[in-house]
Amino acid sequence: MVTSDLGACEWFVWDLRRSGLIDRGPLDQIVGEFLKRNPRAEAPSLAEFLVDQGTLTAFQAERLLNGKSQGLVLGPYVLLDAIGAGSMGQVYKASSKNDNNHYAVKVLPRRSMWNVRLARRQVRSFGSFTHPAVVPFVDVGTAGGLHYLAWPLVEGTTLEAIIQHNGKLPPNQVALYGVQIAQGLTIAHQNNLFHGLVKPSNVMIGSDNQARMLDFGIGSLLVENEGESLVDTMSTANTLTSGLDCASPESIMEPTNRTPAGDQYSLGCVLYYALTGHVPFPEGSAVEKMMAHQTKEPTPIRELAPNVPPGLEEIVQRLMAKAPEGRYSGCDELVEALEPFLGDLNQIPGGIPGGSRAGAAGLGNRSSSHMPGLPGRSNPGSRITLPNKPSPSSGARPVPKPQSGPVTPNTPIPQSPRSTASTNLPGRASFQLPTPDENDTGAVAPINTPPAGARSALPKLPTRGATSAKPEPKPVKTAPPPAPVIEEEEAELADAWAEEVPERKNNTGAIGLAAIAIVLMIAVYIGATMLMK
Ligand SMILES: Nc1ncnc2c1ncn2[C@@H]1O[C@H](COP(=O)(O)OP(=O)(O)OP(=O)(O)O)[C@@H](O)[C@H]1O
Repeated sequence: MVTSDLGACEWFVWDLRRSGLIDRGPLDQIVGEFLKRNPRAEAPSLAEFLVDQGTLTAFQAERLLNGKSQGLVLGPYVLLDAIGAGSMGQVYKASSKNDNNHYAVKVLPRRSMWNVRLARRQVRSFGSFTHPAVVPFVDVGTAGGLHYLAWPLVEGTTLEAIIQHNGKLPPNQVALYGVQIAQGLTIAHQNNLFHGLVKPSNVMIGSDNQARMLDFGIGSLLVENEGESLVDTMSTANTLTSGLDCASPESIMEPTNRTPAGDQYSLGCVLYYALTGHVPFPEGSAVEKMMAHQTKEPTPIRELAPNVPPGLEEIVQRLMAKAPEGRYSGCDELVEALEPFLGDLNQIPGGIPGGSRAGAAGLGNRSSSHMPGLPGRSNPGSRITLPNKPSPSSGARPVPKPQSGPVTPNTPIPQSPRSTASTNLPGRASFQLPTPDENDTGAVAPINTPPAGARSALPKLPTRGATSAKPEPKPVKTAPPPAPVIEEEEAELADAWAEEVPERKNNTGAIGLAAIAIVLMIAVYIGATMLMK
């Protein structure tokens, strides 16, 4: 198709070609047919048509209509929608060209290829085991000047959202999630992996009532030495702040001190939150919370939730011991301690994985249960499918012990795309990875997340004949020579970064100083408290 045939849609079709979302042949065919029927159509009408017939998602169309054609394809991942923004960057629902499965892709600033190699080592560690509660870190790569991290996309609602919506949960339901998470942590710890950021927003509860830990793998990236870490200082500072409500005392004093024992403390805070509806130290500033984790005891659980059995409260207290030695010897011991509080599995609200009569806590399949009163986020086609468990007996069964070492997967996990990530771009053979740049501290999120309401439907599109959809007029081009386009893409992306991140870059030093000041204040506070005693 020649440029002159494109009429008022020319700029949009050019951007679409440059985005890498659709191969040129099929794109030209679809656009050609549309324009034959609607020769005077404007870009918004074409975009609407492409969304209606499933060629583009509403998210992609909106970005393209806003002149943002870059960053929609990262390595093998085609970004479909924005899921949300966290302390490190934006998270997108993406489809992989390698296996057509859906992934949650977190986009980070660029630092260096060397560091990506370190992170790839992390990814390999997740290949040696599977557990339903561990959403594995399956890929890391660099494309178009950006780093991305990938996990299988899981459906559900975060524990944080559930409790914000419904309030505290019944003790047996909390015990169920505790057992599931502790089982997942046991296997991860046995494989020399810790989570490092266990908190209610990182626990996703599926419609099968299975708890799944998100963001596994990031904690260990945060403990890499500064200068070697994939994660920039600003993101690290943001991540520490956002995890403060469940941060272990030792990780607050020394942010690189993240260990399996720290995961126990954080899990204790998560269970406290689920049982009472409050984080252990809800009051005060960030500094006061840091001090509280070091020196204070939270309000006793049974003051806030009298129905919690004393034994369950003692478990949470032990998990939240200030000194790591005061906690459990391992999460397997914790599983044993929690099991008696499951009670009758048939009575657990929302049911248990595997169904109320056949399943065992933490394993199995239950597709019909729903979190009561919760909207739940559904990602059709993206679930980690749980196999049906045999149902030999009725009633409750003991919770199965986690397996150590490589296990036979009881949860088929989408095939990791890691072997071909970043290099295998169908139809874009000349794409080059950016050159490593050790000095680039970068910042997050090159892509603007549309407001929540904008995700499910196209933004209000100007009517046919209107000319205001494109922010800036594009110069007329004659033909898209491939190599210069890629250079242009890189330059455009770099410009976008420069526009979006200067404030964050300038803040990095201030954040570092603030962190040092906070640690000094805590030390002075503890010293003064001890002197007074
Ligand atoms: N594997 C996944 N499957 C489905 N949704 C996910 C997955 N990983 C993250 N999300 C969702 O993406 C959104 C952003 O996640 P992210 O981890 O960046 O932020 P957060 O946990 O809310 O904050 P923080 O960065 O401070 O941990 C959240 O709503 C989270 O539930």
